[in-house]
Amino acid sequence: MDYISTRGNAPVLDFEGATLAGLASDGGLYVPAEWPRFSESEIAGMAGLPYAELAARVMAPFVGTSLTYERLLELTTQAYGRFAHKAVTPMVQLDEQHWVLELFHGPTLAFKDVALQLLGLFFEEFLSRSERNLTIVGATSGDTGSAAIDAVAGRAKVDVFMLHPEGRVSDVQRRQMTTVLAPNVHNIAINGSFDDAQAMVKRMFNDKDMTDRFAIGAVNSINWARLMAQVVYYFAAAVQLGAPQRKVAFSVPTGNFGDVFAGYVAAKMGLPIEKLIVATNVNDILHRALSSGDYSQGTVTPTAAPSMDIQVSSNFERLLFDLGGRDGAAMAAQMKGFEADKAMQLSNAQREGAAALFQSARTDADEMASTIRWAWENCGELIDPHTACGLFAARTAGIDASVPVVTLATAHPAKFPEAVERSTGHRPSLPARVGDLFDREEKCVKLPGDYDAIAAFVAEHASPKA
Ligand SMILES: Cc1ncc(COP(=O)(O)O)c(C=O)c1O
Ligand SMILES: N[C@@H](CCOP(=O)(O)O)C(=O)O
Repeated sequence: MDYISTRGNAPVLDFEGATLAGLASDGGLYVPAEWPRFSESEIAGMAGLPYAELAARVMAPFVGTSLTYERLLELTTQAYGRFAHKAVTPMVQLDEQHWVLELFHGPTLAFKDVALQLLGLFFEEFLSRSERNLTIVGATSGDTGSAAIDAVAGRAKVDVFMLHPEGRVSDVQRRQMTTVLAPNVHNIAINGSFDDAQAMVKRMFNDKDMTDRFAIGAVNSINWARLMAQVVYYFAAAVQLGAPQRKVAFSVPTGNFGDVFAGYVAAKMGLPIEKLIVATNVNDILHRALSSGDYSQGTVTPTAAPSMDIQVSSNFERLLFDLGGRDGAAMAAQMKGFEADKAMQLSNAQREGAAALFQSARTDADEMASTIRWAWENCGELIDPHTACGLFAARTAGIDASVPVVTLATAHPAKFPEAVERSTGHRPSLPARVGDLFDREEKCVKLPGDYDAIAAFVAEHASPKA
């Protein structure tokens, strides 16, 4: 499979190249040159497969010749063997129409583990084929950071520098990052928002002084391999609920548009999806874009769902590129306009294309709290504030009663115990596997939200390319 940049001016790469490159050299994002498609009988044949095998089947067309099918299956078996639930991503039924897809059974209790456990293994595999060292630079609003660090801590030939907005992640999220003391892990708390951190990460990929000396790599969902691994659980859930004979809708708590874009990819591959509901908190740039075509960056408001406190959604570019006829030059011009004005309008083709599959909703603080309470009082389920945004959107979406609606549960409630306790009176406890988190030593540097300071820190601590 070839990978092309959404901005049309970067080398075409294979899967291995796109995985190691992260961001394209023209500032765009890599996407597959075409969408592979499964037939109805191939989708029907996925029913009952162990998760690791389903994952290998769904991802094989994207991986192409970069790995043999047998090796891919070995890696998925290893990655998903670390999950605490045999089903890897089990589903819980809430009522006649609503289901919750639990994506938090990995080592760091958030959906990011599903992709990052595998990405860590891909890095190791591909780096073993050359003399190259990889310098991963990432931005996190809490969950990507801990999942990425768990996936690469102590691995040879990889250094990871993880930027998080100081004071804007939960205590559990911060400690999951800062208590990992492996010498190749560098936590950086910046004075700024997640968007500031993400902008600095993207800038480093285009900083010639840095890219001449270091092979900069990505663990954020700008890296295509992240999204590819997330496509799998849409198939897993839909097939359990009767696909391909029956359509399913998904409600997805959304920030950087990665998780829900993986749902779009599943639909492109032939999975019958009735609707993808894009659920934001009050940081609602995506809700505004999808409901009125207005993609304009507001200021970030801190919420009880901090991992979604995002106002520039990287992966939206992938959707706009696909819906806009895959015109790299036009996409580059549209994004240049956005970077200059902090605002852009979607074209008619982009708006109409999106409306065919997506709808959206915004959840405020009261709606989040009342949804957490509803799930506890009516279904006996503790859900975290991010999942609550998804469930609120699902329950108010007006999807036909004959269509099952699956809300993606993106984090374990114990990552956000205060918000859950405020709504339910019940404090969720951390699973035993992370139980001593609050007794561990922390290591983190604080830097100003200033690109030069971050680049200097990375340059001082990273291993040169080769
Ligand atoms: C718990 C949680 N829910 C939802 C999201 C949003 O996912 P995405 O950025 O892929 O839209 C994130 C992080 O982004 C998250 O950590
Ligand atoms: N919510 C994320 C933000 C980064 O998103 P990513 O999916 O692009 O890595 C986080 O938890 O860090």
